[in-house]
Amino acid sequence: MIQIKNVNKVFYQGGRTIKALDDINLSISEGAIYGVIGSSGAGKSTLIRCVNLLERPTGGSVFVDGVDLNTLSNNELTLTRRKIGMIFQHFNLLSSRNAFDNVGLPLELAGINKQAIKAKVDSLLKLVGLEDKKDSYPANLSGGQKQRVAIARALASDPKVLLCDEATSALDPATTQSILELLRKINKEFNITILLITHEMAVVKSICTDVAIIGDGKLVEQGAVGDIFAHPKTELARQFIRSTLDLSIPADYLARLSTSKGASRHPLVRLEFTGASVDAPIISQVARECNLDISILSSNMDYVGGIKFGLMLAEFFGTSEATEQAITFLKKNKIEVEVLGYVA
Ligand SMILES: Nc1ncnc2c1ncn2[C@@H]1O[C@H](COP(=O)(O)OP(=O)(O)OP(=O)(O)O)[C@@H](O)[C@H]1O
Repeated sequence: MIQIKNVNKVFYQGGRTIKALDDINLSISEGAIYGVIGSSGAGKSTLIRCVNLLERPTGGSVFVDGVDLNTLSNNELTLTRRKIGMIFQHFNLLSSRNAFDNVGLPLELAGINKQAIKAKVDSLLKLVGLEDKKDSYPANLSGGQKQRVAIARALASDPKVLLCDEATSALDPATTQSILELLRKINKEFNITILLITHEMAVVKSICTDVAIIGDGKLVEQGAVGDIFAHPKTELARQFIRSTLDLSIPADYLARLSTSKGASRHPLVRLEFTGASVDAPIISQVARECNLDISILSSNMDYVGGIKFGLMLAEFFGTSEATEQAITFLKKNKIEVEVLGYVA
């Protein structure tokens, strides 16, 4: 549905050259919910804006539904853009129009008659669960409700593609989940291909079928979400996966943590499980085989696409030989091991 081919984007600012996108290639299938994740300044917004030519690439091409957008005249581009809806972090609603009139705006601009607009807007407000808010102005709506109005407006022209630019970043976690649910429903019911950009791996985990990771304007990794969680190839991918797992060292342990070994100290170890880790009762096996006691301090395991992954903090009680043996055993079973320090 969307092909991004060798796309480059260079900005020139005050004599400086900024390479925002560096030879990006992506292919997004019809019906996918495709996430692009990256840190601040990675080039996410620039990339998504290239997909409807709000930003013109410096080089390369963007095809949507088989059409090379660069070859279109201004009129043709306006018509094609109707098939590409977009929603934004800050909703971009018109404050002078109520919810009904915000949703109806694209239809008015397309010259649709009033009766047809009413039928369409009523059905869209019902779809997003806001029938009772049609007369409300944006100032009187919550963030989640504003995003629902923006989604209804984006759907007014029956798009084939919906672009979501950090659409949940201004929302609290519960509202984020309800908006993601709505996007999933739209994707299923209308087979709309969704391209979303985010800096939160939790959003990708929750809704996306595929993901691309970008850093410094370059495509670092891409694939099915389950595969990326199972076999992250780069440190950047690992960092994003870790960010979905909240596992910090408790303050009292941190205060007692030392970098030096000692007769009365034992190691505090962080274990990282990925899809490559052997799916066996490894913790009890390593304790038995290496003659070691293990005390689990905290653990955060999760599933994505049937893949188990997660982090665990544990203390190892045993001789230093037993500890070395255990670390070797765990690594052999594809568990990443890091000794964070030693606690008394
Ligand atoms: N209009 C512009 N003029 C000059 N530089 C720009 C322009 N737009 C973006 N940039 C630069 O391009 C790079 C990528 O910016 P972009 O906004 O695409 O990143 P991002 O990943 O969306 O970041 P964020 O999550 O902070 O919005 C940054 O270095 C940014 O400063």
